[in-house]
Amino acid sequence: ELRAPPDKIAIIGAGIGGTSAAYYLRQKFGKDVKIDLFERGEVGGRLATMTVRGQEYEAGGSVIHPLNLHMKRFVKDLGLFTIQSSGGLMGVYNGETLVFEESSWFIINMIKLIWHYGFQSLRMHMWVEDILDKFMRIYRYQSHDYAFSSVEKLLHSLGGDEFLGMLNRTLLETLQKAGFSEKFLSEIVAPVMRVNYGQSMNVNGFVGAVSLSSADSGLWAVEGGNKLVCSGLLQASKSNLVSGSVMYIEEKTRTKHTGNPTKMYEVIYQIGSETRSDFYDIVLVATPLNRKMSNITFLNFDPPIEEFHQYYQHIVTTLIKGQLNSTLFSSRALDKFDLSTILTTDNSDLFINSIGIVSSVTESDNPQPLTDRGYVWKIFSQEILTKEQILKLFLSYDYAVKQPWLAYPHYKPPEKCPSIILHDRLYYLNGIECAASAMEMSAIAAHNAALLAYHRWNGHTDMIDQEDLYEKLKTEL
Ligand SMILES: Cc1cc2nc3c(=O)[nH]c(=O)nc-3n(C[C@H](O)[C@H](O)[C@H](O)COP(=O)(O)OP(=O)(O)OC[C@H]3O[C@@H](n4cnc5c(N)ncnc54)[C@H](O)[C@@H]3O)c2cc1C
Ligand SMILES: CC(C)=CCC/C(C)=C/CC/C(C)=C/CSC[C@H](N)C(=O)O
Repeated sequence: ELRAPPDKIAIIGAGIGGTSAAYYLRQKFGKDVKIDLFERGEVGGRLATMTVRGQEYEAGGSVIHPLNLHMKRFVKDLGLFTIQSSGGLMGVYNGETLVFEESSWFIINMIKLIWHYGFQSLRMHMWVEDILDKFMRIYRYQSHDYAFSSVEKLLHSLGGDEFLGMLNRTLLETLQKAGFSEKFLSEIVAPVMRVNYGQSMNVNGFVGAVSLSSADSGLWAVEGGNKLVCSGLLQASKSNLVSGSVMYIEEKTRTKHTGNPTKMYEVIYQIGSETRSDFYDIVLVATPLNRKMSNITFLNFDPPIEEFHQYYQHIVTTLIKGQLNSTLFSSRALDKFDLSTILTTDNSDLFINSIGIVSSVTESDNPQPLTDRGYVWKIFSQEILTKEQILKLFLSYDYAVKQPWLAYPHYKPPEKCPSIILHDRLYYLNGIECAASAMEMSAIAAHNAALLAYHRWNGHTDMIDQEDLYEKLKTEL
């Protein structure tokens, strides 16, 4: 039996988490509920583009795994198009020399990998596939409408104690225990962690596996920019965008049109210099809760809502159109240098995490040099690059743009994930980033929060935190 739907729902943050939450809430609660989506910056959040000479390039979340089924579904439902992220050849630089270089010949590549690392890259691939296989169970659970009240319970339902264990151990410990060599870890695994999460192998094992899955083939992006998914979901969900900054959330008793006193949440926000407020039945917070990133204060809650102190990793994306100084990495001159991505090992003397040629958001094939003066390169670094550093990397350049980010959590296992249920009808999505930050993780958290809010509103406790779902659903066709 269903209770009357809520009158009003607020979502704070119009990134992929907030906009997909709006989409799923609309599906569950129907057309009559009013959904307000608060955004103080741009729709898309950490999905954003930067412009170089009139062309747009992904500056934040850029690649999507072929098995990220929510993202795939959004693109299909919204009538968007995909482009393949063609990688080109990759090399690994240790500060002195290239310790590994891919070849364009598949067979030569295999021989090189086996020569350097035995069968460890194959074993690594199998380790990641096994985790991904279990991870994919979430789609089945969510398509049957099951929800979880904590990130730990969600992960446990997918991979049992193994997944929870991965949150509590570093990737390094996990892979050392599995028998991977120091050489393979420092020359292959550490560089992948640096390009994806700007961190070392001391991250938790789960985000390590997510990061390593980005080495799979078939990565893709959305034509026109990944942020189009967010604007598309906002429109499809028929939500109302409020371009303002939420400052406070407070629980208050209100008398509704029915005449009954009801507990509601007052959301107090600022538009320019004006402060306004509105009342909601349900509130979803879809932005990392810490002072630096969202600065939301919870007023007069009993018991009080804890302060969140998750430290987010500072990363800078720099786009440069220019001619690479290939001799910095190898003795070969530029016309003989065929690498399009250079990853780096964990060496504190290095001032970049990675550098690679990028395609614009409309280019479906291999990127082309914009003029005779070179490709557009994307560099990830911990700090803003100085002019001297740029001149070390490039023989010449004619354009550079930068975007600093508080990009993803600084992972430090054991991880204790923040609660999803902050209060009776107040939900938090970004706690899932403590396991791994990725577009698909935010979409999964959004679907889960929408289902959780719906079942708790209607008192469907049997749809929340069901144990042994995998076994139960196995028999259901
Ligand atoms: C450089 C970089 C590269 C990445 N690469 C990839 C990748 O290749 N693949 C991948 O899957 N993931 C990648 N990620 C991770 C991915 O981008 C994020 O996990 C995802 O976009 C997070 O989405 P979100 O909606 O949860 O949060 P956000 O995108 O951060 O959205 C939160 C929104 O809330 C708004 N907000 C905050 N506070 C308030 C307030 N008080 N009032 C109103 N609005 C507020 C913010 O302005 C923001 O728009 C990358 C991230 C970065 C930074
Ligand atoms: C959630 C699952 C199962 C898979 C996601 C795999 C994936 C695409 C991980 C990438 C995560 C990430 C934070 C990448 C950042 S850098 C991306 C890229 N190399 C770039 O150059 O922009």
